[in-house]
Amino acid sequence: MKTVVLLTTGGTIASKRNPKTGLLISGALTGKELSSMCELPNDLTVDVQSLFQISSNQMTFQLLLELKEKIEDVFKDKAVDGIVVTHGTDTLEETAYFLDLTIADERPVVVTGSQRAPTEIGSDAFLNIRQAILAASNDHLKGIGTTVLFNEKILSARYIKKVHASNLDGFRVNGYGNLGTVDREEVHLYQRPVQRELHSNVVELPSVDIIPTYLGGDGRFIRAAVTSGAKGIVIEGAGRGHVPPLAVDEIRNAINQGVVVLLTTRADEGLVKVVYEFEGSVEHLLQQGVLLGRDYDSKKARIKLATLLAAKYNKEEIQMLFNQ
Ligand SMILES: NC(=O)C[C@H](N)C(=O)O
Repeated sequence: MKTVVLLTTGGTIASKRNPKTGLLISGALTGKELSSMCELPNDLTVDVQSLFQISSNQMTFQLLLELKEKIEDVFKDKAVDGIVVTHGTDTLEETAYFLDLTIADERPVVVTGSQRAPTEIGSDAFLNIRQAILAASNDHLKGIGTTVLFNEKILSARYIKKVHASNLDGFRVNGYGNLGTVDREEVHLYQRPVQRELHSNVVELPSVDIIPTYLGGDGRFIRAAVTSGAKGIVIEGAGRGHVPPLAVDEIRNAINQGVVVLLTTRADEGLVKVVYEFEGSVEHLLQQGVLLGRDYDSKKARIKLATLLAAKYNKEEIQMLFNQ
């Protein structure tokens, strides 16, 4: 019989309503309480372990590292076939991507959550848990890194994004990353990523900020990030990656102070690329020493930049790893 470990970390999937206020308390349920409400597959062993009981807006770099260490610890047991992590949906995409970048074991890690609480009408909690367990026990998912199971879909952690604040179909992957489905009890994997990116020597994550750009903006927040100790900054430019001219001096200043500045686009799809020449263009920013973040969503770029800085890559290597 296969064995899956269900690690619970909180979120709406583990929430309870406060009878006094009528509001949901994310993470109020322990793993045991949550799993006792679910109809778990009975042809495999599910070992339930509560790790955190938080709402996912409380997730931190420190907790990410604790979760990674816990998963590594669980995988020391060769009898375990896969792991499901339940997580609040608000920051699920960042946690899943961090695990994808850092968990070396070939066995499946599947992250899931729910948009509706277990006690709400039409909750997606039970189906998502059940299907995540089925996916995590499936040998076809070996070696493809951490994936996300949501609304019957197996999605790539690199591309997944929460696109709806409440709808059951709350997660999408742009263009790529739809790896498979779970149709009731049947797991179908129809694509495998061509390459896996792995950085296992990550023990501490440095502070990295995301700073969006917008019409008429300037560099005040970039300066604030530098003075408050950021080691990396993801600048979310417009279109191909353009920033307001008034931000350029602060970007140069950040780079001169040793901060790694990486450029992404606030557009949902497409690449950051040198196409134009003007003040604040990608060409101009390259001259200041920025790195280009390809088509990475800014939140994913931040997780990856923090991971690469933690693994002590230099700027050239970081650029190469973002180009892949
Ligand atoms: N649907 C959810 O899980 C949202 C919740 N606020 C969380 O991220 O913890």
